[in-house]
Amino acid sequence: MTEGVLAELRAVSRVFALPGRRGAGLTAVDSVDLAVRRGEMVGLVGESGCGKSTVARIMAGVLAPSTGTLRLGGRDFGSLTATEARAAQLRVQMVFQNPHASLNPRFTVEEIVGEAVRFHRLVPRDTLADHVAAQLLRVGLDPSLRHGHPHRFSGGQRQRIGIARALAVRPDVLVCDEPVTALDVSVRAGILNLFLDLRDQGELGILFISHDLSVVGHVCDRVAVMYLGRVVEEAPVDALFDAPRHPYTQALLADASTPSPPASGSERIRAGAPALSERPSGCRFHPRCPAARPDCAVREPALRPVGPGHRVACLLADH
Ligand SMILES: Nc1ncnc2c1ncn2[C@@H]1O[C@H](COP(=O)(O)OP(=O)(O)OP(=O)(O)O)[C@@H](O)[C@H]1O
Repeated sequence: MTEGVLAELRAVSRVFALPGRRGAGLTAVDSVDLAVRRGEMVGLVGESGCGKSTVARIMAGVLAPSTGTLRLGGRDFGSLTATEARAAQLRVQMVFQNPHASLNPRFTVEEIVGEAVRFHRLVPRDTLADHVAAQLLRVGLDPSLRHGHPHRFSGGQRQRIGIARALAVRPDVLVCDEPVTALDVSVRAGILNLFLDLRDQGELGILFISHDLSVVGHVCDRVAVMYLGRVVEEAPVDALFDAPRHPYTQALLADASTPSPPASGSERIRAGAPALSERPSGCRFHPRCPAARPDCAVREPALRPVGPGHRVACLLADH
């Protein structure tokens, strides 16, 4: 189904060269299909190093896939002219984990939020200040703050400035890479609610990347779970939480629901994750899988439908 699809990865892989090992490469993203539709928030979860940020950068058109295609607005990004590609890139904006590092301290909020708008001449020059003020209001900030510099603001306010900057160019898609991870727990809910409001306004599609399945469960409509470069399960959020089919998703969920201490379960899972460069044969999760059978070490499972909008890559789910 391609209806309403704003951005889509089709069979996308990305290989990075390994320093000092000529010819050898690290497959950070392996045959990933992922679509973001208007009015939905799609979660992408997985442990550190599984390829989430690489997917983010490919979807934003700032990193080329090694194979496969990025489609933006229904067109193959790789086939666009340079001018068309620049316009298409503007339609996908990134929101980063660390709002402190991503805002230039020498600029005022107005300059930061208006910079790309001014550079690309997206609004008449004499309406730029109003345009910036409108974006600040949209993210819950007082427009009078626009003359300040980012260091004067709290982490939550800085993240709102980063979101205002992304919204200012009127994107179709926001790619948010761990957007609340660096924030105090006390301000996270406010930022998550802002994303929900933006989603509910129905103009945008949002890719929401997090290592934290419980955060994703609160805000996303659909979730893709990555493991060592592959999507191993994708489902509407209720189906994923109520009836996860992949043992890795089940482990993440068990981990997320461990009441206390919260870090211990995560450490347990993290400790077992092999490096991407040491990818196991067959199903890449089999060495850690409590349900693995002998053929799991040999056969790599394809992502198969198991329910409405629900796909899983597990040999055990075939039965
Ligand atoms: N530019 C690059 N050159 C070489 N290797 C890279 C590059 N970018 C990412 N990688 C490698 O690709 C793999 C996936 O990285 P990526 O940042 O996409 O994962 P991630 O799931 O976002 O992790 P994290 O949550 O820690 O950010 C890692 O092994 C990383 O070291």
